[in-house]
Amino acid sequence: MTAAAPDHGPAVVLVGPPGSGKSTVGTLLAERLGRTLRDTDRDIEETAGKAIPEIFLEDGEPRFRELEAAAVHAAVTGHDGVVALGGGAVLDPGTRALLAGRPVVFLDVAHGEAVRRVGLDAARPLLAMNPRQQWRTLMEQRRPFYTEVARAVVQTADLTPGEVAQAVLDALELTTA
Ligand SMILES: Nc1ncnc2c1ncn2[C@@H]1O[C@H](COP(=O)(O)OP(=O)(O)O)[C@@H](O)[C@H]1O
Ligand SMILES: O=C(O)C1=C[C@@H](OP(=O)(O)O)[C@@H](O)[C@H](O)C1
Ligand SMILES: [Mg+2]
Repeated sequence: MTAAAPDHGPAVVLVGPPGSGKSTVGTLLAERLGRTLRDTDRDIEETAGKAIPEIFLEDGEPRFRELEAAAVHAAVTGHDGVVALGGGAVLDPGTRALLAGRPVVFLDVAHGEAVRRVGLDAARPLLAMNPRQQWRTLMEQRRPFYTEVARAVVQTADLTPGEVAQAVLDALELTTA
């Protein structure tokens, strides 16, 4: 007879803009909780068989968003670990409905700090042209969505990734493995 899987409760989900640290903190959080990480950007790349900049270039952003909505649904419903979303995942109304009532944390970050962290990163096609202005525009559009879906907000600008991971645990009142 096989042992029952441990009941961790639902997946812990990290949302926030590019550069807020979702992927980095998600890795640390999963380690501390003894759970696995799903980074939906990596899942999309695996499904598409190519990197995110290539998907945007060859298939367009609408196709990327379709793949993203499916990847988020699969990760959030089919997994009880930690899920790091891409910064634009909350644009999809179905994704916002899916996240309602779940343990979702918004990693917030100041504009200047985010641009310092990811401004010149070619792996993020939406920030490729004018990262300062593009980041500001996307955050203006998305902040209401991050706030809507999140159970808690963690301000990350003055914290190390490890400190952010601890703040997420504290905000959700989770204990480590
Ligand atoms: N709290 C932090 N302090 C300093 N640098 C950070 C912090 N969190 C993430 N970073 C750095 O910022 C960059 C983007 O982090 P990442 O986890 O990819 O963000 P996201 O997935 O939210 O876009 C990486 O180089 C990472 O090392
Ligand atoms: O903000 C966005 O729309 C995007 C953010 C990226 O993820 P990170 O938020 O992890 O950088 C990635 O999903 C893609 O480049 C689009
Ligand atoms: Mg990421």
